[in-house]
Formats: sequence, structure tokens, C-alpha cells
Amino acid sequence: MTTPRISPFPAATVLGYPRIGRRRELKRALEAYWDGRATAAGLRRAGLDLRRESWTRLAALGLDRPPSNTFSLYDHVLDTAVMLGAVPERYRGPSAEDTYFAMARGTDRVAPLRMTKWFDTNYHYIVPEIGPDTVFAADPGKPVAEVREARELGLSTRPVLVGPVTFLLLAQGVPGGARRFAPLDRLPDVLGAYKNVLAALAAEGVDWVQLDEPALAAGRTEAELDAAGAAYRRLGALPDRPGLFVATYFGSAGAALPVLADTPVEAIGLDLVRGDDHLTAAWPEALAGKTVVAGVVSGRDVWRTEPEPALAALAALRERAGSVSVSTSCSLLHVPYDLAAETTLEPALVRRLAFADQKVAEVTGLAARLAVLPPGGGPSLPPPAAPVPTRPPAPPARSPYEVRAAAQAAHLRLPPLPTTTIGSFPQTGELRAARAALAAGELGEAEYDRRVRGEIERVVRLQERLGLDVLVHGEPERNDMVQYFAEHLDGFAVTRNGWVQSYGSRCTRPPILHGDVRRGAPITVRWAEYARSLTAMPVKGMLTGPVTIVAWSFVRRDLPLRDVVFQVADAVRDEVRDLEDAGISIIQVDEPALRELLPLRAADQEAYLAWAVEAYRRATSGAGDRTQIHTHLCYSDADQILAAIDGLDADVTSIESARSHGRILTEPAVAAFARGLGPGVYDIHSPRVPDAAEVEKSLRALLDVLPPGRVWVNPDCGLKTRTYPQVEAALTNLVTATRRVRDTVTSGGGTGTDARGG
Ligand SMILES: CN1c2c(nc(N)[nH]c2=O)NC[C@@H]1CNc1ccc(C(=O)N[C@@H](CCC(=O)N[C@@H](CCC(=O)N[C@@H](CCC(=O)O)C(=O)O)C(=O)O)C(=O)O)cc1
Ligand SMILES: N[C@@H](CCS)C(=O)O
Ligand SMILES: [Zn+2]
Repeated sequence: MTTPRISPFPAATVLGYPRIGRRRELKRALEAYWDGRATAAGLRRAGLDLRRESWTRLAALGLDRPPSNTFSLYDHVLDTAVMLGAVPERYRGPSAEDTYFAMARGTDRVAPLRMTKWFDTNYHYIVPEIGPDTVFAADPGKPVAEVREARELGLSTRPVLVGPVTFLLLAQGVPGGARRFAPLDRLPDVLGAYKNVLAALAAEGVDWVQLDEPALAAGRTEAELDAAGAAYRRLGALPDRPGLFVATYFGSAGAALPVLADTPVEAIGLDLVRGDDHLTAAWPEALAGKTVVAGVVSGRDVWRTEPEPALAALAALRERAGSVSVSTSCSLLHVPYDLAAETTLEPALVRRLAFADQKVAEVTGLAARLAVLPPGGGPSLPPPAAPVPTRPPAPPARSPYEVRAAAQAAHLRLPPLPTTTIGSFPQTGELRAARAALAAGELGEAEYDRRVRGEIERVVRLQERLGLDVLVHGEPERNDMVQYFAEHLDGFAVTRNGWVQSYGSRCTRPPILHGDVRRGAPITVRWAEYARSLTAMPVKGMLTGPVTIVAWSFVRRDLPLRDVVFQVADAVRDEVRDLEDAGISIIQVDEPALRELLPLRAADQEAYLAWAVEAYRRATSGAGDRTQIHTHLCYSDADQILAAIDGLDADVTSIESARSHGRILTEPAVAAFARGLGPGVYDIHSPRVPDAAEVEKSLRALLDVLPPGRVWVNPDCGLKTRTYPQVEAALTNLVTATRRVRDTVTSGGGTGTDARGG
């Protein structure tokens, strides 16, 4: 084995950078391409322009050798699967773009690969499918091309790859024979492909490669850690390779640290924002010979870094490691580009904030200060400032379910198998344009309200015509299910341009929760009331739950998260009571992010679930017995948290099940779940419209495991990303199928439905 000659790691770096474009250029380019308004060459050109702009900006901000291959046309995990040749046969199309986007989005012919949360962030990745027979064949084309593109600008870059262990741990095993199989079993074969990629990059003159291994910070089994050690020993043994920088993040490297220290990798990245025990835990001796890339600037939030504690941590690390470089805790993908693009935030808040570009400046500033700090010098480590807990008294609990169910059945008199939707109806271009015009002062409030009311009336009439049993107002007034509430609550600020990629071309502007949260005036009541005034059918009020509002915001750090969530819960509680006072008898409080905040480490999960459930119950506890509380979860691998979902004590729960192929229904906890349940029978994430026979089949399958008195019929999420023709067709079929099935069952009671039958 030859020891590679490697140049020193840069003193300051970032693990990644946003890629959607400062003005969401990538979103527009992708959607133009998908709609047939632009060619593949046009799309590629837009990508190149974005990469060039990012590298130029990073260089201007003082970063030597910025990262490359952090750009993606859709998702970096999908890019990794393509780079390794792990493309399931059914997706292969006439062009590389056809194949790539078929995996990401599906086609008329084939459903897309599954999409799920990237660890505990609000970013979603495409789940690779790996089977015992997957053939790995390296295609280093993309990372190599990006190295060349940057070189044309006179810049050397550090290509970033998803590491082999994380790639396989995030993949889904597919059956390919009789034996049970885990993707990690394929590590030796995957490493063969990584070796070829590393060799191609070395041949390109690359001196460092970053291998992202966030999965190693999530508390792994001994077998997984052994596999990680073996993998990096094997990659480290390659002759003529670039320097290997393995980045762990989203938590403490924990037991993975001694494992990585014991391999030939030259640099190890540590998340010092989430993994603050790195400074106190036992320190593997082997690290004395390595570079520690110290993530002291948070890539997960928008708060300015306190320089003195960061510098103290860097100085302490420098005493123990071979050398220390300053970095972000993770990629900056999760924060907006530039605070300078915001013109409406309060100056006092602006002084507390840093977006991606400001964070790059923090990293270079800290590196400059560290460089002139004499050995053994620097501020001493201050004791960590513990957030001050506050514990507001718990409001009285609701009556037992049986009492509520009887009151609701008498009051609501719903048929068995009631049909409903999850809340949003398609968001039209006209409405989005009207909202933009309102914000720009080009449209008056009264005219905007008139248009929203027009849309509500259209949605109500449509639902009446379709024959749904519980109607919604359609949420046309909401730009986003979290941002909308943040705009109406004290303690939050919202941005004009702070877009963060959620998946593919879709973005959100996470609100900034910076102070005590309070609800001044009712938020949704007038819209729900208006819908109710239009129809004799029951109208369901629609709120976002406290955990989800907090999960999809950037949150103050001076209070324990639990206490922040409780404040939001109390604001939601005020809204629940006002909806009830306005005569709304069914209120849905969505918690799609309940699973998302689940701590990555198993030991912390129980405490989180306990307070998350308590927050939900706080938010809904003001509702009287006759008021039926619904909740909705999606994006959430709900099967892992069924006991907590049960603990929410909602009268009715709608849950995503279409994409997990009904797997959730086989869970014993579902059979034990005593209240109303609406496992989605229509996958709204796909443009495909299910026919009535298909919905009927799903319903009959549901009735094999659930008593008819508990079953609700609904899509698996809101309809905001679909078009009206798709929605009309799908809901027509959903109602037709329900009526057919209803004719063959009698209600067992208990969901607030009565026993009148179809
Ligand atoms: C359920 N999901 C959500 C998550 N997080 C949230 N905060 N919200 C969610 O709903 N996380 C998990 C999932 C992720 N899924 C999605 C699904 C869909 C989107 C999405 O469609 N986002 C939109 C932006 C939504 C929005 O803010 N709309 C605004 C602004 C609209 C706009 O672009 N306006 C134009 C001008 C108007 C025009 O002429 O068309 C502009 O500003 O240029 C609004 O409606 O007012 C997206 O387009 O990406 C996100 C996450
Ligand atoms: N009520 C929301 C929930 C989405 S998770 C909607 O229907 O869009
Ligand atoms: Zn949903």
C-alpha cells in the first residue's frame, strides 16, 4: 500500500450549500422541463449556471477549495444511486434524464421510488432500492464533470459523495430471492464501485473527497459499526487515492468515532452543535494524527454563531487532534441563501440571524481567529447555558372516548364509512398570483378576500356535487400549512425569499420562531365559518398541530423545545375553542411531523413522544364532547410511532397508507387502536387517478382488519399539489366505491357515525 501524498485540508470549509437557486431558478427550470416548455439542454444549462454562481460566491466569501457535487437536479441520494449504477430495470428510459426523473417522479407506466425524510430534517430524499442481485457499476461522470466545471473558473473543489455505509443504510432492500436481505449485506460490492469513483477523481487531480456518513451519528449497532470500519479500511488501502474526509453529522459521532479513528481516513467531520459531548467524551488517541473538521457553525438553523464558545471549542479540539479545520455542522442545504435578501425583518431580529452566506463568513472568520490563537490560548470553555424550562399548568383533559363518541354520534349523525378529505384542494396559479399581488401592494385586501371566498364556494359546491360526507373549505387562503399560522401568531417572523428545498422542485419558507408565541386574534375562523354558511353538510375546521408548526420552523434555542411546543399548543387551543364557538363540530389538527422530531437516538425517543403527545392533548383539550377531533399524519413511517398516535386520543385519525401498500394495517397496534381510523385509499403524491374498483378493493381489505364502525374513507394527504381534473375524478371514484361497500356492511358504531346504514 502506498501512503497517498495529500495537501493540508482547508482551514475553513462548509459541508454543502443550497442548490435551488437564490430566486428558485432550479425550480423554474425543472418545472419548465417537465411541462415540455424547455429542453434537456436548457435544464442542464440552468444547472451549470447555478453551480458556477455558487462556487464563485463561495470563493468570494473567502472559501478556499469549496465543495462540489453538492448540486443535484432532484436529490443527492438519487444521484448516488445513479453514480453506483443502482438503477432498477423498470426505470430505464431512452435518455439519462428520462431514467433519472422516472425514478424521482414516476411515469404513466411506473410508480416512482419511495421518498422519505432525510434524517430529522424537512428535506426528503429518494430511497434507493437495493437487492441481492443489484449490479453496481460506477459512473463517476457527474462528480468528475463538476470538478472540471469549477476548474474552468480557476477553482479546485472537494467532491462530496454520500458515503457507502449511509447509502446502504438509507436504501430499501428489495426481495430478490428467498433469503431475507439487508442492503448493508452488499457493502463489499458497493465499495468496488466507490473505489472506481475515487480512482477517477484522483486521476482528475482531486486531493480531497468528502464522504458524508450522517447515519453513523444516529447510534448504530455493533455490526453496522464493524461494517463502517471495514469499509474505510478498504477505501483507505487504495493506492493513489485522494485524501478521505468522512463527515458525521446530525448528532454525536459517539461509538463511530473510535471506529473511524482506527481507519486510514485522514479527516473526520464532527457536528459540534448537536454533538456537544465530543468535547467531554473519551478521545481516541488515533485522532492525534488526523484532521478534525469541526462543525461549530450550525447548518440546521438561522441563528448567528456565538463566536467565543465556538472559538473555545476549536481551541480545545486543537489540543487533541492533529489539526483542526472550521466548518458547518452539516450542509447548508437546510437554510436560506442570504439574509441580505430580506428587507422586512425587524433589525433587532436581523442582528440575531445568519443564513447560508453569513454562515460561510462565520466559518472563515473563526478560522482566521483560530489561526492567530497561540497554542494553549483562547477563551476557556464556558459551561453550556442550559435552556431555562418553564412548565405551564396542564389544562383539564377531555372526557373518555366512549363518552365523546356517543355525544358525537348523536350530534353528527354521519353514515357508516364517512367520506372526507384531508383539507387542502388544488392551489391554483390564480390564487398564488393574487397572494403575490397582495404582498406587493398591487391587490387590495378586500379583493383578495373576495377571491378566496370565491374559491371556498367552488370547493364546497364541488364536494356537495361529489357527495362527500364531511366537507372542508379547501385551505385556499394558505400559502403553506405552517407559514400561514406563523404569519398570524406573535413570536414568529416570516421571510420573503428564505426558500429551502423540501424535495425536488418543491420548497418552503420556514418561519423563524424567535419569541414567546401567542395568538392575538382568531386565524381560521372566518374562513371555516364562511364555508359552513354555504352548506347544510358538516364542515371540518382545519388547523396545523403544535409539533408540526415547530418542526417546520427555525426555533429559538433559549427554551427547551418542549416548552416552545407547549406555547404553540396553547395558541392552537385558543383557535380550537373559537372554531367550536363558531359552530364548527369537527376540527382536524394535523400532525404530519410528529415522527420527524423523533430523536435519532433510541434512548431519547420515549421522553420526546411523551411531551409531543402531551402538547397535542393540550391543543385539543378545550374541545367539548360533541366536537369531533381529527388528526392527520403523513410522510411519517407511522408504524414506528403507533402507540404515540393512539396517545393523541383524537376521535379520528387519517394516516398515509397508500405508499406503504397498507403495511401499517398489519401492525398489531392498529387492531388495538380503538377510535376512528382513515387509512388513505388514494395516493395523492402521484398524478395517477385510482379507479372505483381499486378503491373498493382497498376498502374491503381495510374491513378485513378494522370494524366498519371505525373506518373513515379519505385520500392519504391534502390535494394542494394536484389539479382539479385529477381530484374530481379520484374523489368521484372514492365516493362510488364507498357507496358500493357501504351497501354491504352495517355500522359497528363508535366513529361518530350512526347506524342508519348507506
Ligand atoms: C406537507 N409538506 C410540507 C412540509 N413543510 C411545510 N412547511 N409545508 C408542507 O406542506 N414538509 C413536508 C411536506 C413537504 N411537501 C411539500 C409539498 C409541497 C410544497 C410546495 O408546493 N411548495 C410550494 C411553495 C408554497 C408556497 O409557499 N406558496 C406561496 C408562494 C407561491 C409562489 O411561488 N409565488 C410566486 C408568485 C405567484 C405566481 O405568479 O405564481 C413567487 O413567489 O414567485 C403561496 O402560495 O402564496 C413550491 O412552489 O415549492 C412544499 C413542500
Ligand atoms: N391539511 C393539510 C395537511 C397536509 S399534511 C392539507 O390538506 O394539505
Ligand atoms: Zn399530509
